[in-house]
Amino acid sequence: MNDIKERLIQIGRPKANELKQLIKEHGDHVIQQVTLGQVLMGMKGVVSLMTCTSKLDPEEGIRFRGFSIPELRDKLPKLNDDGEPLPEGLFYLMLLGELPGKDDVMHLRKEWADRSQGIPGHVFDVINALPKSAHPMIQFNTAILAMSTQSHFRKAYMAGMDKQDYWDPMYEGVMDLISRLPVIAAYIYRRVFHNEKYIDIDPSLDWAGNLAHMMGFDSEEVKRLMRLYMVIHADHEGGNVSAHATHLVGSALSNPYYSFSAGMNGLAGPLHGMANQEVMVWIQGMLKTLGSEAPSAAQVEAYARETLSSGRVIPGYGHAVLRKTDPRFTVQLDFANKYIPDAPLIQVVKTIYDVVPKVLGETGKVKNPWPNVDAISGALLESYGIKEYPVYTMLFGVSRALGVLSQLVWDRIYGLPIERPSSQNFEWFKNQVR
Ligand SMILES: CC(=O)SCCNC(=O)CCNC(=O)[C@H](O)C(C)(C)COP(=O)(O)OP(=O)(O)OC[C@H]1O[C@@H](n2cnc3c(N)ncnc32)[C@H](O)[C@@H]1OP(=O)(O)O
Ligand SMILES: O=C([O-])CC(=O)C(=O)O
Repeated sequence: MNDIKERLIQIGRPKANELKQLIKEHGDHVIQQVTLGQVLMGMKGVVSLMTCTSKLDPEEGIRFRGFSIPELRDKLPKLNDDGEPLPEGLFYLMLLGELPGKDDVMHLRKEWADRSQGIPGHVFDVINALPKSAHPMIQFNTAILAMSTQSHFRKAYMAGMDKQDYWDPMYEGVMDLISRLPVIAAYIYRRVFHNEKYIDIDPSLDWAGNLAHMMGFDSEEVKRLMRLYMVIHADHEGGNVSAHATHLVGSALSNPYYSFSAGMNGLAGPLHGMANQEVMVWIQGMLKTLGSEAPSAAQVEAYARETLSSGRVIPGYGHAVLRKTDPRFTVQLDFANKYIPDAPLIQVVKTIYDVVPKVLGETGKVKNPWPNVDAISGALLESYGIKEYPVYTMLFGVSRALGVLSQLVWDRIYGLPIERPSSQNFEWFKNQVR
């Protein structure tokens, strides 16, 4: 079935009614006890959001609508048998909860290519008004906000739309926004790093393939990497900073551009998405300090200890939820082992993987000493010729749109209310234990 919107509300309406009924009948049901430590240490483990697109297991990693990454690589449609799944298919799965057929994915590919053509000129003027030295995430997010002049949601709201129909203009905005992000990201990349030599979209290509193409990479190898990158970064349940911020701002009925922009501001933090750039800065700093392109395990260990003793984190390691090696790290390592087994940077990443978990474990405080997605993604991009670290978080952001924006459509289908938890001062917390 190609009419996603029709299918979406066919599935969504009964679920929204079911949710209302659940709250009405069981709203007082106690689901969890919350400790003082949880609240004051980042609310870890406090179930306080409803997210249907994906779920993170501390041991096993992410599942998108129940499917692990290896399962997705097997089941989602690809352009050819030895390729990577198309991100269009993952979006379809996250939005509808159903595996797409190849036709569904090709239809979405075409729809996004069509929608991507409509970016208003002022968006590029706004980007061009920024200095090229502005970090790509500043330029990216400014462009996202500038695109909100076209918000279907805002127009419909101002026109007095019935609130049970909000999901419809939200869906339209989400589809526009997702289709346009690769154009914006590639424009910023070419502006900053390729002398403003822009490359037009090729409407015959898929969403991720087009991103590679517009960035100036036309080989099948880079397109394959981009499809993998766009799939694995797409979602990580609802509590991570980018997803949570998008959802929170959306709960005020802010349009999808405002909401996604909030998420991207969070992704730009070094403890979240910006860690992929930080990892490369850390690795390059280490190679320079050690004067070697292939440092030994003992050298890497000493460098890691030095990082810790100077009060800094080792980027790419640790996680707020995961307690094992991130499967997104593993799939990228497998990809590198298959296609570029001799790439020098991948050898460095492997040496780091051999020693850093032990060093972090010895601190006795790091809850997860294992690598996360960011520990290898930059080394992979650089090995394929995308060498400009400041764009790595922006590429993450393009992918993250798939998950957080499909959830935003569901937030409006469910009619979720404004989010407004309670806060207390320090005295209040002390009084709880007196
Ligand atoms: C896509 C993503 O967002 S994945 C995460 C990307 N971020 C990074 O890779 C940055 C490095 N990692 C970190 O800073 C952390 O592990 C985070 C932010 C990911 C998780 O933070 P938390 O849930 O607070 O981790 P945790 O409970 O294990 O922290 C306990 C202590 O260990 C420290 N710690 C955790 N990870 C690391 C690390 N990689 N290097 C050094 N110290 C670390 C914390 O800073 C904290 O120290 P403190 O008690 O002195 O404040
Ligand atoms: O889950 C988290 O907190 C961080 C993360 O890995 C992501 O958002 O991809």
